[in-house]
Amino acid sequence: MEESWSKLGKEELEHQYSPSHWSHRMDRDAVIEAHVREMTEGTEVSRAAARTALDIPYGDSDSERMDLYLPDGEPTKFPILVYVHGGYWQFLSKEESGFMAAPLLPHGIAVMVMDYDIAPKGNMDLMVAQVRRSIAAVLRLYPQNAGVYLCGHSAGAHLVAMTLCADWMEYGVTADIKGAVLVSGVYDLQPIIHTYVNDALQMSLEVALKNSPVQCVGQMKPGNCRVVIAVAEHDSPEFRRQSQHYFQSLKASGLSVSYVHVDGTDHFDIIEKLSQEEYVLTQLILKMIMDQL
Ligand SMILES: N[C@@H](CC(=O)c1ccccc1NC=O)C(=O)O
Repeated sequence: MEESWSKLGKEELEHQYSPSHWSHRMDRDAVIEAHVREMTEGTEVSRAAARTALDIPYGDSDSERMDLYLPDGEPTKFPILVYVHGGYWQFLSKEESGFMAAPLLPHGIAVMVMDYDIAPKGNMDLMVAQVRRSIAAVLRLYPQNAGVYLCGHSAGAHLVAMTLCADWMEYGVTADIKGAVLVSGVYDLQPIIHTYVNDALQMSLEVALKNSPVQCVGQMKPGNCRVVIAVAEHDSPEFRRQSQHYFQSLKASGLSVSYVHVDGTDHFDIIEKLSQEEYVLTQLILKMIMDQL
């Protein structure tokens, strides 16, 4: 079947896959600058508020490290939210990605954020494997946990979606993921090949297909995992189409999935606001976790 994105010219496709072009708050450079600043400041707040264990290795490479934000109280029996940062698989790191921990910690929830090798150092196969390995590592570290939940933004939502179809036998753990919140993600990598985003990634069609969540829905087991797919009002039509399409595929497979359209947000503040307790997606994550305790 010919896909709708394939009818777009290169210029329009690149516009659709440039999230900063669609913000109604600020111009292109300013929205990205503000995004990094907001997340950095939020991460500083979390680090000041939490017991932290920073730079814990989850693999042999220097960059395979994770940060843990730990609640007070009983040492290990907490639910764990794993956050996977975005940045088009080529920007950002865990250093500015702990901003959602501050409002979750008082509810007894631990947060784990990992680094993965962004492009051009890392490639797609490696990033997918690293995110999965970091989750296996946190499970080994806290076998008494009260449930593991995943949240990812943009490219991070893609990496979380790829984690949902992992064969955990390969990673030596049984990972019973209880929930996943996918925010403004990319679930089909094929159009990305034809944009500037692939300059650093250098993905082949084969790699893009193998690492596309829409191609892996059949491998997902309809277990206990609740999936939420969230998209911003001011995400581009292509981003919204991707979320809607992935949502429909999961639903058709009998998975427990819901779709949330976050009014008044764009690709960037849809996730930045997780630093605020009263924000709709923070409340959604809290409810998802508290309902299953
Ligand atoms: N060229 C992209 C850049 C971008 O998406 C981005 C850049 C820096 C940090 C995060 C980014 N994207 C979101 O997760 C854009 O137009 O927004």
